[in-house]
Amino acid sequence: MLSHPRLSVCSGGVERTGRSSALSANTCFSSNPQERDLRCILFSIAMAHDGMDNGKVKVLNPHLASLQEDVLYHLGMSNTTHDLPEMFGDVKFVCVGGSMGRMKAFAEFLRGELGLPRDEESQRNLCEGTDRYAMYKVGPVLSINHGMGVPSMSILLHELFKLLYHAGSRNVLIIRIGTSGGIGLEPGTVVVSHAAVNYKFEALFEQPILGRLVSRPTQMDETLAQELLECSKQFAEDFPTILGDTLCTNDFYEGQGRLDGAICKYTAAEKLNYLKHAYAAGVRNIEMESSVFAAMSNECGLRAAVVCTTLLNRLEGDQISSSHAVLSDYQLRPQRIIAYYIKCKLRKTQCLKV
Ligand SMILES: O=P(O)(O)O[C@@H]1C[C@H](O)[C@@H](CO)O1
Ligand SMILES: O=c1cc[nH]c(=O)[nH]1
Repeated sequence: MLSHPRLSVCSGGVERTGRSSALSANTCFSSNPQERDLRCILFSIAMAHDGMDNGKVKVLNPHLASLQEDVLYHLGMSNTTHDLPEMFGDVKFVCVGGSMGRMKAFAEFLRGELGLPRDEESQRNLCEGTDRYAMYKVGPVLSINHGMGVPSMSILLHELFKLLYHAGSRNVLIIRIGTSGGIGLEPGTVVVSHAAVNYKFEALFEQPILGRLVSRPTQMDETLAQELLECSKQFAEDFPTILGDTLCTNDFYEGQGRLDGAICKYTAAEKLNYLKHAYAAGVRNIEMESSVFAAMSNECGLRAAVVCTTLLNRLEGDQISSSHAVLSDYQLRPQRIIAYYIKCKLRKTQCLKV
């Protein structure tokens, strides 16, 4: 058996010790076999992913050490008012998406897929002290909304990564489950991002900090993207999934070359020319959060993926006019792939090469 200061042995697996960690020997001996099984399997995943820094979520900020209390203002929590290790120490997967409704629905969908009980805990919004974001926890999975655009995503990630850091979470994967506009794709095609690119099709996120423009790389985790593509084959009869670059913009209208905003001073030909250049550069879809998502996850040591459905083909139009039923089906597609992936990782189902 393994011997490590932070490990202890439990029946059917090895668990991380710690007073308040949810991956504790106590829960490992839980009378609920489903829960015990899940928690013990999680440890093997953690071991498999462990890198040189033991897979810990990092913060790159020496000033945090001098804070008496770290208030996660937009999440409605702090590291003194909440027992973050107890609440989040076992988190292994974080799924984010724009709207509160989608992420609540995803939590419920995943709970069913994992065969976990429909208890109060899995339905509780953990950000109940604020209405900025909503967060649900299903076993080792967090489902959180990030709002629209880079600033909203960036605020969430600063506070979420500090939350995971305070909780001592390890080997955490983060996946954005989103919607986007496709380029040259049948609507409903799912795109797993290879990289997030800026308006010049460079894999960089640029942020002005103290009067200077700071550039950070926005490549996605290659292995994770391949694993997700492999999982998508399960659904190949229902919808296509491809790998491509994702253009991240700061606006839905002019920023994405739409002709239907309140302001538009370019021609339809200029729009098409830009989108065709994007396609030639490898871009397959357009959305509004992937660049900061990739840049910040890379910095803080989380493996990251972006999986977005495409709601329309931007070479053919700008308005999203499909029926509610069609759009709901499109939105569910990335969720199906991610739920399957998580099940594979928790060994709840037989999977190909994953
Ligand atoms: O994840 P969602 O569907 O919220 O993301 C995309 C990008 C923008 O935030 C939004 C624009 O409709 O949809
Ligand atoms: O065209 C689209 C559709 C969804 N989200 C976007 O950012 N753009």
